[in-house]
Amino acid sequence: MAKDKRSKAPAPPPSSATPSTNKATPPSWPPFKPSLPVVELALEPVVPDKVVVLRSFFPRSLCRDYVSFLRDLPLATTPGKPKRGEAMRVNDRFQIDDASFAHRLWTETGLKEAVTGKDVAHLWGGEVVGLNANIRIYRYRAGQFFDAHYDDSNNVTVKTETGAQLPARTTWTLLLYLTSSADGCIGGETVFYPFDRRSPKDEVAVSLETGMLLLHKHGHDCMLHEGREVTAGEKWVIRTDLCIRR
Ligand SMILES: O=C(O)CCC(=O)C(=O)O
Ligand SMILES: [Fe+2]
Repeated sequence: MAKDKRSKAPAPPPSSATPSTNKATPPSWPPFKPSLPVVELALEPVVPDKVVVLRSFFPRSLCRDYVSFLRDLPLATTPGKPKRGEAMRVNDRFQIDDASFAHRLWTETGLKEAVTGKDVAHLWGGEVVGLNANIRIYRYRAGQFFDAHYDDSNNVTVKTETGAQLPARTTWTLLLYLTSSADGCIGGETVFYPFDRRSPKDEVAVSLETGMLLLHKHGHDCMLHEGREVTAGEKWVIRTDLCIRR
């Protein structure tokens, strides 16, 4: 795919669109129990400087609690026909602006400490200040997928401990997998194409692992990537983004 015809991830719907979007009251997300992190979090490189994973970010029991909670949210199936220049995405999705949940994911999970360590702080493109309040929940059932695309970097504001709103910019995508083959989900790998073409010989396919967090660089040097089709069971994902001060 030519860079000038980059297929983008579909833009979030406007904030006034439906009750399941930005202005809605945030859900009462389950508590992080047992308290996190459950293991010492260590970033493992998958593609140097572009893709890293953190295993056991959520323990399996917490993933199960989340999936049963998320099931009752008003998920909306993506219409089949994408807008011009947008990637085809077929999944069920819920999206909300929830700065307080983003802040919990940042400060109550060990994530902040894991990504601000001296040995990895250079990866993010600036001073990391938190997570994007725009929280997206995806459910992919058999036959559903997210076609190859690039993720954009966006200007956002991040709420700090003191309640201040910091001007920030998203630089990496975060995907937290809540299910995997261990839960009966077959397929659904997140696949990266380092050379910007969908060539099986170059692909880097990350298999789902329950509770694993994947981070990948986005914006101008985002790799072409896709969420491969799920062929059985359900793939559940929580998506947000890492933000740097702007
Ligand atoms: O579900 C996946 O594996 C990929 C999701 C994705 O690419 C996105 O949210 O932009
Ligand atoms: Fe993406």
